Parts: sequence; C-alpha cells; structure tokens
Amino acid sequence: MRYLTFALAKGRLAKKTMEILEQVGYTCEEMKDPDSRKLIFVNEEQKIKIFLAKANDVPTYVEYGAADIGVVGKDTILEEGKKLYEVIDLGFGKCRMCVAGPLSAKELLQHGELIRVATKYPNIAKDYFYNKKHQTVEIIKLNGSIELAPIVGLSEVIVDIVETGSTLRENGLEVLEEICGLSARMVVNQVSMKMEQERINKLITDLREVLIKAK
Ligand SMILES: Nc1ncnc2c1ncn2[C@@H]1O[C@H](COP(=O)(O)OP(=O)(O)OP(=O)(O)O)[C@@H](O)[C@H]1O
Ligand SMILES: O=P(O)(O)OC[C@H]1O[C@H](OP(=O)(O)OP(=O)(O)O)[C@H](O)[C@@H]1O
Repeated sequence: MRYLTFALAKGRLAKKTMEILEQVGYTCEEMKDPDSRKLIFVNEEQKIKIFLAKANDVPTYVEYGAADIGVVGKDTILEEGKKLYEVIDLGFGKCRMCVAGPLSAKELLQHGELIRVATKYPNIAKDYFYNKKHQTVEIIKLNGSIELAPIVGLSEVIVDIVETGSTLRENGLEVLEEICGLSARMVVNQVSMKMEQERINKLITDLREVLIKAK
C-alpha cells in the first residue's frame, strides 16, 4: 500500500487538525514533541505521512501531488486559487473575510470612489471589488498587522479576517462589508482522489461522522 501524505497548515489550525485526525484514527505521536525540528512524520503501520507547512503553501503541495490531502483555511484556498477538490468543511477556525475601516470610509465604499485597499489577500480583494462590486480600487499588499494601514493613512479600508472583532475595536475600526464566511477545509489532490478513492472516501465518511457527533 502506498503512503497517504497529509499537508497541514501550521499555526492556528494545527492543533484542531491533529485532534480531528486522531479522532478518525490517524496518529503521529512523534509530532507532539514541542522541541522537535523534524518536518515530516511517518506512521508505518497506518501508511501515512504528515507534514506541517506554511498555510499559504498547503494548496501548492496538494495541487502538485506532493501531498494527497491538505487541511487549510478557506481564505487560503480562495487566495491561492489552485486546482484541487475541497471535500469537507471541518467547522473549526471559523471567522469572516471583511472589508473594514473607520466608519467614515463607509460613504467612500457606497459611492464607489477610487479607494486604496490594504490586504494580505490581494486576489480575494480583487475578486470582491472588481467582479462582485464592479468598483475600481487600488490594492496594496501587506503581510500582517493589516489594521495599521487605515490608521497611518496607507489605505482607506482593509480586507482582512475578523474573528472576535477585538483587533478592529481596539483600533477604532469597524466591519463595513462582509465578503464571506471562512473555516478550515480538507482539500484533496485531483489525481489522488481517483487513485486512492477508497481510502480517501473512508476518511471523508469518518470525518463526517465525527463532525456530526460533535454537534
Ligand atoms: N483570528 C484569526 N486570524 C487569522 N486567521 C484565523 C483567525 N481565526 C481563524 N483563522 C484561520 O486560521 C488560518 C491560519 O491562521 P494563521 O494565523 O495560523 O496563519 P497565517 O495567517 O497564514 O499566519 P502567518 O502569515 O502569520 O504565518 C487562517 O488562514 C484562517 O483560515
Ligand atoms: O477579530 P480578531 O479576533 O481580533 O482576529 C482578527 C485578527 O487576527 C489576524 O491577525 P493575526 O493575529 O494572524 O496577525 P497578523 O495581523 O500579523 O496576520 C487577522 O489578520 C486580524 O488582524
């Protein structure tokens, strides 16, 4: 039997991802060592390999088939636009992709003004403003602390993730428009879906059962 390889997003989603995989019987004890610098873990018995990668890179590993399966946020899937199958909404890592800014920017948005939009997600922002709202905007790519942009005058609004809303609140910003809801998803390589149909379908069925029981 060939190894089934999982690419998991490190960071916020990693712990819950490992927990849910354990609930369907996939384990990698070695991964739990916090001091380990090892990048990939093998479970010989279960014929699986698991590696943690930067969230943005997970769709790339899965598209090229370096991983059969990936677990990553819907925001990353939308932003990366890779060819893969999205098979399950895992229900954790829930948050929203929003346009946010000071309340005064609401009018600029409503009047379709040529505004500057700072974001870590240029493709999601372009799709929203160009294709859905038919509004011309200038997109400015940033890599973090996006909420700073309207405060220091880099942009009028931002497109970013909102979970509890604390970061916006503490910086005098508000949700101005909601783009979409987000959560962790399982994605599958298109060839693996055919070649490893039986094992992957069983994994999907088992995950669905775990998710239903947890409700
Ligand atoms: N409050 C939140 N902020 C950011 N992401 C969140 C939040 N809540 C849930 N998520 C989800 O968790 C995923 C991973 O977030 P995480 O911060 O670990 O990665 P990242 O944003 O790629 O990290 P970084 O670029 O800082 O390394 C996001 O892609 C998103 O789907
Ligand atoms: O609504 P909240 O619960 O406040 O969460 C949202 C914030 O969390 C994320 O930032 P992160 O912590 O990943 O840091 P970053 O800005 O450096 O990406 C996101 O980009 C928001 O800034």
